[in-house]
Amino acid sequence: MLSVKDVDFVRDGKLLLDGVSWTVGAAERWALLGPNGAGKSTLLGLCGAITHPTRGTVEILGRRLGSVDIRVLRESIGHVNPRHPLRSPLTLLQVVLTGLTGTTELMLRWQPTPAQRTRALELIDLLRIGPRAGDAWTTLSQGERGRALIARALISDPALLLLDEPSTGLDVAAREQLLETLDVVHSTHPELASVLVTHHLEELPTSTTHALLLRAGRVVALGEAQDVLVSAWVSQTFAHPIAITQEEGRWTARALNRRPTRQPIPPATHRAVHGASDAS
Ligand SMILES: Nc1ncnc2c1ncn2[C@@H]1O[C@H](COP(=O)(O)OP(=O)(O)OP(=O)(O)O)[C@@H](O)[C@H]1O
Repeated sequence: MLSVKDVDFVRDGKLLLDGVSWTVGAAERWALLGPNGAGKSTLLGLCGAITHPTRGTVEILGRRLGSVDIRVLRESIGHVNPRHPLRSPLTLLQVVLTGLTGTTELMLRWQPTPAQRTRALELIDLLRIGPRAGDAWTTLSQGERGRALIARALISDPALLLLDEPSTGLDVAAREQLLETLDVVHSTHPELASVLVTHHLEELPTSTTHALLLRAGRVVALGEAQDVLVSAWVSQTFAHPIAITQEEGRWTARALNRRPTRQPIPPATHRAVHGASDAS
């Protein structure tokens, strides 16, 4: 699905990716994790044929960036960007249909076929936003928009799905529903490979199979999720001691104090303790 070999990426004289090598196979669901500024979005931009490497090679679906028409390549890639730059008052259904033309707005004189419209509505139902299909984009919640963008990405039947921080701005319930939906997408599209960018291990769906940890443009660790998403690698990636636990397929990260110190009692607790002793 994806092969990145010895890739450097330089912008404005800054080395943003440094010797990155990585392969993604069919049906693999990767998590791409790292601290702010690690280069996650930059790497995702290469995977989505948005940018080209300065050095090294990137092959997407067997075709090498730089020697293939990127518009054709992009048709096989579903790219979910939560900052979707839509300006006109389209409905949710229309936004999903723009995935067929690879545009943000509806193309002039373009009409979906009845089969395409049916497919869009099926995906909207799969993403559990069916009742809102005819509603204006501007009236949708952030969670509904996130799901709509996943439906938009899936409508061209991509082989590779790229998700850039899809849980951004969601409350805890909406995040959980989105993660559940991603698991459903993977079970209904078993061959689909995906890469999900996040800072938070709690935002990884249970269907995650592999992980790549990035720090300052370099790969810290990559491989099967259960080997990579462990305290030692994650602590090294975030340059801070972090304890990782996994329960029922989900990960939790807890930052540890560098040096154990006595915790000051917060004012509210202090008052409660006084209240209890006053009462006795
Ligand atoms: N066009 C550019 N020119 C110079 N530096 C850039 C450019 N684009 C991004 N950067 C820098 O490259 C580094 C990596 O950016 P990138 O957005 O890929 O990181 P990220 O891991 O996705 O970060 P975040 O988690 O904060 O979104 C950052 O330090 C950023 O400031």
